[in-house]
Amino acid sequence: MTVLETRADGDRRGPGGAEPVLRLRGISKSFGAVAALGGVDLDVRAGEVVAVVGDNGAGKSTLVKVLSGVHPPDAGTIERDGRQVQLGSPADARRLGIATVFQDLALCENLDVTANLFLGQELRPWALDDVGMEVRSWTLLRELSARLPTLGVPVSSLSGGQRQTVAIARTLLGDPRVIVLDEPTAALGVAQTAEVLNLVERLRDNGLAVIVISHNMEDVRAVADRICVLRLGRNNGDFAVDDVTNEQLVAAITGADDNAVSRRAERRAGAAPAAGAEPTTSPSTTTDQEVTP
Ligand SMILES: Nc1ncnc2c1ncn2[C@@H]1O[C@H](COP(=O)(O)OP(=O)(O)OP(=O)(O)O)[C@@H](O)[C@H]1O
Repeated sequence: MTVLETRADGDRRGPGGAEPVLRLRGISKSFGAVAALGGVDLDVRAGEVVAVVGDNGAGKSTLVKVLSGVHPPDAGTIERDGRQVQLGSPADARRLGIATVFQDLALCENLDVTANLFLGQELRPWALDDVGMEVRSWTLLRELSARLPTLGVPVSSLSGGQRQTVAIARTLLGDPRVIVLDEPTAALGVAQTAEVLNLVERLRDNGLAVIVISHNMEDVRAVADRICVLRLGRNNGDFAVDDVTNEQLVAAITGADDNAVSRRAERRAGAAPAAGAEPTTSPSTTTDQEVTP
């Protein structure tokens, strides 16, 4: 198993040799007595998909809100292309090229695809440039190999996968370097999930740094290059996707080596029950919910 966090301190390059586009170190965020994030580290590089996984309450949504500038962190540093930056507001995140697609997608149901793509950022040479916006819409969707029947229908008539496509395409108008997708396949069927996972691959192929928050291990395995596990607001493992088993992931997520997934794997392998997953070498592994006084 490759545990990526064992890199020597000060080595700013990942296994692929590239500098992270986005580098978080020691990010903490508390709500009153609850430490939602307690010193989280995260790197993502151009052309890389990093999945952030964790159980309920692990801190995933809080991390998304830190990345999108909704919740400024209490402590820690954020670097964009090696330069320390502040994410004090959503406008800061946009300016720094960090785009987030939240779970609710924030689409206007009654407006058509083009109107949703350009809402608030309409092209206006003199008056509204409808043709220009439609051409740009098709170009964007073609870049994503997205399959939409037409641009003239209200988004309420689109499938879940197509709606996710529109929400992602809209963020690309701002020419971001990093895209954060919060549970992009939640509540989607099999075909629509495949459509969205294809879309994530297109984003990676186009050189974006992609962070995907997900509960779904199958989706994560299908699309991610690395998996960052959060547990109780702390890093609990950073794995190359090809080198980690489901049992190891479940152990990192739950903190328990002895779980149904590892027991089943042991039964299948005909092995006697033993320690399931290798311990991760995360410096900030934790066992209890941290509560600040
Ligand atoms: N605005 C808030 N006020 C108070 N506590 C909060 C707030 N947001 C999150 N928390 C707490 O912070 C911790 C982490 O929550 P968070 O929503 O980030 O986890 P999560 O991994 O996204 O969970 P889920 O998968 O259930 O959405 C939880 O204990 C949660 O109750």
